[in-house]
Amino acid sequence: MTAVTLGPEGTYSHRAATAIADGDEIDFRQSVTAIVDAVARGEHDRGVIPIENSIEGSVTESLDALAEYDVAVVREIVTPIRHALLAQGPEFDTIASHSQALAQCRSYLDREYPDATLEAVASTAQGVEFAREDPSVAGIGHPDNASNGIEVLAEDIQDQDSNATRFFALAPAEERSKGGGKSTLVVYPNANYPGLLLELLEPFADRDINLTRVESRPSGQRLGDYVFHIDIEAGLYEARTKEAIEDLEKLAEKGWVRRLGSYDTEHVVG
Ligand SMILES: O=C(O)C(=O)C[C@]1(C(=O)O)C=C[C@@H](O)C=C1
Repeated sequence: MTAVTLGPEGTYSHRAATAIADGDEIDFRQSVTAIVDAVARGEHDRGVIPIENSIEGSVTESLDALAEYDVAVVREIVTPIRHALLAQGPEFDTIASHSQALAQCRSYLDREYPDATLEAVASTAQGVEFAREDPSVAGIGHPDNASNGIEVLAEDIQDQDSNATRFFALAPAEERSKGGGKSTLVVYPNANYPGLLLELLEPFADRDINLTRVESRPSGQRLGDYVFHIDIEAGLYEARTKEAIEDLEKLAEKGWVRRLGSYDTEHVVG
């Protein structure tokens, strides 16, 4: 088995991938879309991408890639995110990190470094790489990235102690599973009328299926046109889920419903 995730080595996605990859070979890409593309093409058996953070919310590039490519979600990984400030020394004027990490540390950065230039880069580990090359740059990332001239200047700088991110482990579409305690659906109704969202959610409420997340993303077709990402606490194998999805498909007859798969959740520490 080979897995692919966000690089370079040392990202939180890499740490999540290591937790499920059982010592498998891990390859890296510079963006979430490139990871999903690699799995859809069958270049790798597994891909690990961030989905949602407890402070900053959805990783929108991930949601959009899941609506665009045909892949399966086979596992959910939830892990605490504890950020450190890393640099060659205290004299820097730029702080580089993933946009999610910069946002998760907003209060700390406003308070401690109000004059620093914040630079969004491809990943947290990429920001630390820049800091390693340039003393005027600091990175925000996992403290284990401190080595080869980089030190930890501050730890636990995220705005909330409970900071956590959900990741999805992806597999090629043929490996989609119906077994698992949670399922993810993507719905494009290709319609817009009063009460549409209410109607889309009723099939689940009527069958006592708990929703754990509903997120709307612009379809990209026209303003006000949305794709809905729905996570439910039920497996695709269950009769009630099958019936709810049949109702959903009728409501979305001008668009489409994609079942990304059923899966279980793994909580990984650090
Ligand atoms: O840059 C990284 O280290 C990542 O794995 C990406 C990512 C994200 O996109 O949310 C993952 C976890 C943290 O929330 C911060 C950044």
